[in-house]
Amino acid sequence: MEKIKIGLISISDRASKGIYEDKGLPALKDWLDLAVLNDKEYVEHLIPDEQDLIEKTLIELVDQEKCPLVLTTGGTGPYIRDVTPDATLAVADKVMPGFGEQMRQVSLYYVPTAILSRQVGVIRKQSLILNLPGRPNAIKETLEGVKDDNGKIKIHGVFASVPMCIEVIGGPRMETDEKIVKAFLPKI
Ligand SMILES: Nc1ncnc2c1ncn2[C@@H]1O[C@H](COP(=O)(O)OP(=O)(O)OP(=O)(O)O)[C@@H](O)[C@H]1O
Ligand SMILES: Nc1nc2c(c(=O)[nH]1)N[C@H]1C(S)=C(S)[C@@H](COP(=O)(O)O)O[C@H]1N2
Repeated sequence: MEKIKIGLISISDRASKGIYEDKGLPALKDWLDLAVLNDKEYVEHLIPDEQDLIEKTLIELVDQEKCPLVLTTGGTGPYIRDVTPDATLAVADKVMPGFGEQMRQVSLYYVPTAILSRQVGVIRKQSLILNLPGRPNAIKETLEGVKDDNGKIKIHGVFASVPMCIEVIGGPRMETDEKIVKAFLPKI
């Protein structure tokens, strides 16, 4: 299995100032450590809700670091300082609307305000960038989806589609733990 480099950006005014402890980066890594079986290298950033800085960080993770997958958390809502989707769209080559649509579907199962997230999924060069909401619990919820007590899928999480997307844009083959998320990948 190939090693995969994953870019992680926690976008929070207060966590980046040290007003509260950042729980975004640990939640992203905890989930990925369980779900993705490949060896992983994380490139991590904790930054405030500043559009220029978010764009610069996304470009660095894609163009210089060459991360096939970049996940952001935070800043997707309607507040004036929430600009993560705007920054993501500004650096996008292609918008992948299904990711945002499906994440809002999953989140609606958990919170009635899910539709307030403007989160997007995009492709830049050979990288997939996904915005996740800022609440640390939302990371597992949106990536993994909703299961019943027997583990049967009720609503697909978006990570089921991530390995295929990364493979078709020229990235490494990813393997997932099927107990966490079953990825849909054509056999080779
Ligand atoms: N990085 C983080 N670490 C811990 N908790 C967070 C983090 N980001 C968000 N949260 C929690 O989720 C809530 C909603 O996240 P949101 O991205 O809307 O933050 P916010 O209210 O804009 O504030 P800030 O940007 O200062 O985190 C926050 O109010 C906070 O309770
Ligand atoms: N899974 C999940 N999705 C969620 C939420 C949540 O708590 N869990 N909060 C919602 C709310 S209240 C808002 S305002 C938006 C935007 O959150 P963000 O600004 O933290 O990204 O995400 C929505 N999506």
